[in-house]
Amino acid sequence: MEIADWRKKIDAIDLQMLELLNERARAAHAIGVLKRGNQAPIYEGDRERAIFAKLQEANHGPLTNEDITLIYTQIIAIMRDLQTRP
Ligand SMILES: C=C(O[C@@H]1C=C(C(=O)O)C=C[C@H]1O)C(=O)O
Repeated sequence: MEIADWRKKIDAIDLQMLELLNERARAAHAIGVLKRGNQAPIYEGDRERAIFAKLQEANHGPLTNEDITLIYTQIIAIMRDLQTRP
């Protein structure tokens, strides 16, 4: 494939990822509404550690587990922030 073909593939993947990230954000926001209703803490370290462990176990590259951790650290931080919004 040529560069233009690979870029078309990346553009399509980006749109899929955008949809999935927003779907994840909607789920996290719904959890946030429930937590606020129960005065429960937004941050749940055990849950986050379980997500990282599960992703690292499922990861077969070419991204390294460190790459995945960097990406998900940002994603989860944004999800936590989203949970504080109305
Ligand atoms: C979404 C939640 O809230 C926070 C955000 C998480 C996430 O984005 O996966 C995980 C744990 C919490 O720190 C949750 O508790 O499940």
